[in-house]
Amino acid sequence: MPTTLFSDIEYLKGVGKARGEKYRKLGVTSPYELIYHIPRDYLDFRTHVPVAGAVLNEYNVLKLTVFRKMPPQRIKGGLVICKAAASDGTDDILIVVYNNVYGFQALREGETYYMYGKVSGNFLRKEISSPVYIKADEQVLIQPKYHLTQGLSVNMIRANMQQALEIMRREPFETLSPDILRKYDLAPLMWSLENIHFPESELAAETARRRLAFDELLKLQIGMSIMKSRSRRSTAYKMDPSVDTDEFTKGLPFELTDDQKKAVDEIVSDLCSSVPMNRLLQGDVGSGKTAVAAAACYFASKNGVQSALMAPTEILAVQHFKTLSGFLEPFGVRVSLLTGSMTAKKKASVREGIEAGEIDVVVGTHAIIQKDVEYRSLGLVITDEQHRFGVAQRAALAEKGDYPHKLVMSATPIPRTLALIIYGDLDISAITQLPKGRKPVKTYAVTGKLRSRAFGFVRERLDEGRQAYVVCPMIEESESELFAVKTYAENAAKGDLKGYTTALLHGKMRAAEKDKTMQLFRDGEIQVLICTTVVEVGVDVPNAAVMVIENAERFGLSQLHQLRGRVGRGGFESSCILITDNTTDDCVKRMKIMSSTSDGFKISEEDLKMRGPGDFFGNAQHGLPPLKIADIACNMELMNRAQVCAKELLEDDPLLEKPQNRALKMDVMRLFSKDIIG
Ligand SMILES: Nc1ncnc2c1ncn2[C@@H]1O[C@H](COP(=O)(O)OP(=O)(O)OP(=O)(O)O)[C@@H](O)[C@H]1O
Repeated sequence: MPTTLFSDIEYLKGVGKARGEKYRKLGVTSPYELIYHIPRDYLDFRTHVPVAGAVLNEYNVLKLTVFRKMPPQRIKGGLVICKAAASDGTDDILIVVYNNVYGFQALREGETYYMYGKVSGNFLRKEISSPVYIKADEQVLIQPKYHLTQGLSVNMIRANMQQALEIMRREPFETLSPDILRKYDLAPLMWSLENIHFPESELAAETARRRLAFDELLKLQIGMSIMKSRSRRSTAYKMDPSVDTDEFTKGLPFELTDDQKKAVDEIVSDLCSSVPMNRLLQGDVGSGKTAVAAAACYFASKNGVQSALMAPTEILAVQHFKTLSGFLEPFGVRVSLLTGSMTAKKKASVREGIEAGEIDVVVGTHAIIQKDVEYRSLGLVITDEQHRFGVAQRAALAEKGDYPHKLVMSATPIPRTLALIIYGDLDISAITQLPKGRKPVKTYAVTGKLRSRAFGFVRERLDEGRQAYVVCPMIEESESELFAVKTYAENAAKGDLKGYTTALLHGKMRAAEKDKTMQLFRDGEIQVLICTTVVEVGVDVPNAAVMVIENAERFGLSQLHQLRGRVGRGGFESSCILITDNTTDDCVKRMKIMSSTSDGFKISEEDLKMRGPGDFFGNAQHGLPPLKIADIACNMELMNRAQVCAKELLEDDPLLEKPQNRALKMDVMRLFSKDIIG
């Protein structure tokens, strides 16, 4: 049987079992996937330097003539080393190739090559190890760089790539119509795949990448839209629009902002439709998402339907429970907490209440989606910080109701374009205004030298009756870091914060202990909470008006913004002091951004620019296929075009059933799991 694009990669000539395993490590299981193993960058052999001028211990491009090849040497551990002497007239150099006799054999004495590799040695004796090379008379002097794994070299990949492309050339396919190619100024698919791997020129490589990035974004958009329309085909509990939320909103201790009102209206209108709601409630830190969620729960309960709110941590679940019961119980809405750390007896009694329909709103961690929790009439599911949950958890929760309406709250301000990708299957309600009377948190970045002055400032605020957080990074949650945080807290209690009540809060504490500490802080019994990032998301203590962040360089911009959002939640003038001794450009820039703006969206855009979308997009938690080619931070324009194109395509052919869209549909299905789209 001839090898096809979707045969096992092992069947490509010269691959076999062992190399096949190596390919699998790279996520490549078929010739098709090999073709989509896109170069991460290119090597430009035109940038060669003389051997005499090579930078030692760095990668260099050299133009070398091989003048003597030595026989391969076998050393212990089965390793084979091949060596050859070469020169470019400015100096001699030894070429050393490990475990690649085949690649070495291709080198010819007397022949000149461009070679790229790490140069080491000293001015007397230099060597270049396992270089990538091409003949000096090659027409094209740019070559792809691939993600590699041990035992799989660029040259091997290139040889196998030629074969894979050859298979594709037999039956080349194109996923986009000539009209679309023309309209969006895109190169044909086959040409792009050839030129991304074997570019005719720099421009060709760029043109190819643009086409493939467009494809990837387009497929993502299409997959997402199809998922969205599929979820809309199911039916959810249709609530009664005549139920009024005014009584509830008027009973709140504050007036909702216009954005909050708008969000409540949008949610209520979704709930009154039999199409399941799929909405993201996005708002900057402290913008009042919980009140909006409470209004939704109120509306559901007055319709006789249960709601479940799932938080990522116990601390947050407890807090949401307190807030929601404070808001809702005066109206006869029954709210219960269900978390893993509750006693078995308590859990059982809450579960019974849920089953009997005696509980209207359940707040908890993932315990509320465990198999043994049976809802009587679950109609609304709210998740806080969706991207902290695994997809499986979200799916399990959704299965609890027939087709519950879903609301996702996110406090991570994500630039709109990115939100559309990560949450592309959701409608978005955004709260951009902060409640009236909020003052922006004044942020200062200082070095450790000013620590005692900073604490002088903290003491002044404490003396005025305010409370404070001191955040110490604990990235690894390791014993040694824990020790450091504990020691820090002890020293502070004896030193800078002597005479004030302080307490330590970290992720390794038992849930009950954490809860107790948080409660004491909320009640004002503790003046300073020395904590790790357990307070990062959602903690709401309006009297806390100052925060000190130690080793601020260890946090990303968005995380700093989240942390800082724990203060400035009441009407008090609030401050955040970032302490760092790090003077790298990157850190200085981050500190400057933090001190100059309090706009979460701006900050997350900067974050995206500085760190790339990896953090938002790189992990699989949100359950979307990873982007391999398109770089969203730089490809915003392309992203917008892909969005428009996806919309046009689906308007014309909602499920991509027309013959001209078949190849595209197959491609989308390959990117997403078949059951989502199929
Ligand atoms: N319209 C409003 N006017 C005044 N205060 C409000 C208003 N809405 C909410 N608040 C108060 O603002 C604080 C922050 O609200 P909430 O905890 O809901 O914010 P959030 O959006 O969930 O923030 P985070 O993402 O940081 O958790 C709370 O103390 C809440 O009572």
